[in-house]
Amino acid sequence: MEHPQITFIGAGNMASSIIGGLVESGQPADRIHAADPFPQSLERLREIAPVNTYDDNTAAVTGADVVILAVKPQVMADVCTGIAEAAQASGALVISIAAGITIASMRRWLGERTAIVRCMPNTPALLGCGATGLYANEQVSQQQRDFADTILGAVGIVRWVEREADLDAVTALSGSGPAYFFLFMESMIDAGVAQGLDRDTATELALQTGLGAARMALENDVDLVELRRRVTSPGGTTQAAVESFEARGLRQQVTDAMAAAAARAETMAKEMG
Ligand SMILES: NC(=O)C1=CN([C@@H]2O[C@H](COP(=O)(O)OP(=O)(O)OC[C@H]3O[C@@H](n4cnc5c(N)ncnc54)[C@H](O)[C@@H]3O)[C@@H](O)[C@H]2O)C=CC1
Ligand SMILES: O=C(O)[C@@H]1CCC=N1
Repeated sequence: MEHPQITFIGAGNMASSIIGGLVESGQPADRIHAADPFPQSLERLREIAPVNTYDDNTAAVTGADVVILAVKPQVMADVCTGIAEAAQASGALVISIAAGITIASMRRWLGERTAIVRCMPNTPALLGCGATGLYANEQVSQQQRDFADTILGAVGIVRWVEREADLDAVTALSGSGPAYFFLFMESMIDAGVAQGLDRDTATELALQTGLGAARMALENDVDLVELRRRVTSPGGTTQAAVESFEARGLRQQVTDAMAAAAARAETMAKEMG
């Protein structure tokens, strides 16, 4: 099967970015379906591509090869129980992008034999620059794995993990990660302003530095330590800054912050299961 019938339940930010990427990568819009109770969400989606839209989840799921659950975790139980019968009848692969909803919970709501891929994308998917971790349960066939790979691969890189628990680490790293870089850039801008730069100049320099550093790390065959060494003249300004970061425990702060994120993902799974 070249192009599966793909249904999105929830037509918000993440769904629209994935749909945009899919259409751009050659998935025909008439084989994409999306359901959302809010007409504005569906209208925004139709501005991206002429996909089929529904105000009824069950109608959208009927006949689907792949169902992507792109709703908030809080409504996941209701959404899953509502579509369970139609998803079973279609033998669809169900892909969830919701944070903290386990496969065990989804199997309970959708039926024990449902093929499920649980994944964690991130917001740069909006620009086709996302990073997604995925995990498949035993019911998922190779063809269904390929579907999931292609769908999430339309908006960035994809990495499969061997254990579902690894998705908590993925959430802590790349799911929440964009916010860490935003926070770091916010801090750099504030510090630049405190040293006398105007805010626009500080902002432009900080953002371009973030972009340049990420591109150097991605596009060079050189590891991060070496790239850092090349900026750091002995006894110079960078060394002074890096020693200040190290002395104040930047690495430990990152370790602690990511542990807090992963622990929260685990707690959310218990609260919402
Ligand atoms: N924002 C982020 O960084 C990331 C978010 N996610 C996950 O993506 C999922 C979606 O997030 P967003 O797209 O940012 O949210 P959003 O709020 O933009 O979209 C959710 C959509 O679901 C619709 N909806 C609500 N109840 C519904 C129902 N009963 N049936 C069908 N549709 C319904 C809403 O009208 C809305 O359009 C969430 O589960 C979130 O955890 C995953 C990775 C990263
Ligand atoms: O903050 C959250 O809970 C979600 C999951 C990863 C990014 N946003």
